[in-house]
Amino acid sequence: MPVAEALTQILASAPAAPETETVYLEQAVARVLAESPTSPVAVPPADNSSMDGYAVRSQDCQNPATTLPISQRIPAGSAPLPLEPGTAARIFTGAEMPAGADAVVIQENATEADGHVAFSGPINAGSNVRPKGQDIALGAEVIYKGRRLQPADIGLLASTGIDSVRVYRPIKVAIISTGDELVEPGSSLGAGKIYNSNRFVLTTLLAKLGCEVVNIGRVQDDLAATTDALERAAEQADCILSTGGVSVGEEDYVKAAVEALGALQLWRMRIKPGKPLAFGHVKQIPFFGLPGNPASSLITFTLFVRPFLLKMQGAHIEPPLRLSVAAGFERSSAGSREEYMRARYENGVVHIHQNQSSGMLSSASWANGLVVVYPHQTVALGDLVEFIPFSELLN
Ligand SMILES: Nc1nc2c(c(=O)[nH]1)N[C@H]1C(S)=C(S)[C@@H](COP(=O)(O)OP(=O)(O)OC[C@H]3O[C@@H](n4cnc5c(N)ncnc54)[C@H](O)[C@@H]3O)O[C@H]1N2
Ligand code: MOO
Repeated sequence: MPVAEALTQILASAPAAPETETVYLEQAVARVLAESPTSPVAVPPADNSSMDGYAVRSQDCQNPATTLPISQRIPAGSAPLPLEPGTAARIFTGAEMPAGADAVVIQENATEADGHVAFSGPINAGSNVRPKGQDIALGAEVIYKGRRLQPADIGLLASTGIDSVRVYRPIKVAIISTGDELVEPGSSLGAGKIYNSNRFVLTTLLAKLGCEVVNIGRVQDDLAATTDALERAAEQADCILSTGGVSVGEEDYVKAAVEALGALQLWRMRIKPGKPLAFGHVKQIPFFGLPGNPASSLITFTLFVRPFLLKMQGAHIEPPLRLSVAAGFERSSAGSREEYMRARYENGVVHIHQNQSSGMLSSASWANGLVVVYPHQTVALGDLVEFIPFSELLN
């Protein structure tokens, strides 16, 4: 199945968002808003000066050589008196404008002496004034429900005086590592064994998405053990991920185990790497069978699992940004699968890693994104190709 079609089908079966909880802003980063908060104040709450200088009524300064007496001094944080007509107020950046004043003359264009100030240059109404409500109007929606809160969003909420928000509770995601060859880091490698790296990639990706990880552990290549692990995962988690065992070999038990406990909805995508990706349900709990090859599981996670988990958490999802960049590589033979190549964009050109083996993680560690090459597409040096920065996929 083509990638876009598979993604549409997978996203369509995401369950409804979980329950909600209230958290303080300090804990709200990367959480998904379950409400659309409105602002209890205007931001800024009053007109204020954007510069250090003198607040005036612009109509008092129409004369090119105006000199005005200084009637008050307004530091930031103080409450100003209304500005007496025919006078100026000494004012500082961020200080509230006195009623009646409509402009600020920056101090570089003013000369102060004996309690009076003289101005050079024209003075226009509104200059150097930040109007009340310029950032957020009173009662306006501050941020939309479904937003995954970013640092600026949290600051925006704080600027309205809001100190806590309603967000969706974190979802639990179970990880099952299949394979008789796997050994956990920290123990010694026996003959025929390799270290389990996929679990660490997935745990890290899940932490970034704000999910709680339930580590089911390593499962032998055996139908009963795989079925048992899936059952345990379904009891404890909102979504299940497994790695390995989804290909066509007789030692690949994942698909049969899923079918025994639920249903397999999709299997095999027109994608490289990651062709054997499986999606289905285990006792109503959504399930992804990621391919065992480390690059395949990383890439299929970012393209399919990540948006699914974000949707499950109530997030409004946007497709990852795809940049059009000049290829620093050539590809003369076209493939039949959509390829996501580990690539590095630097100085306006994107290079692909020479070794795109799906068994290699070093190329993913070197890369700062993925180049997408479509079926039947060839690439000549300098052609524009699609590039998805990892900042779009690994956050
Ligand atoms: N005859 C065919 N063989 C294979 C096909 C095919 O179509 N016909 N597809 C290949 C493709 S493409 C992929 S991708 C792999 C996926 O296979 P599985 O998902 O069944 O994964 P395994 O066979 O269990 O493992 C593949 C590879 O990855 C290593 N691995 C597994 N788990 C981990 C882990 N947690 N950490 C690190 N490395 C892991 C495993 O040792 C294998 O080397 O199948 C191809 N075969
Ligand atoms: O499709 Mo597999 O993921 O290349 O190695």
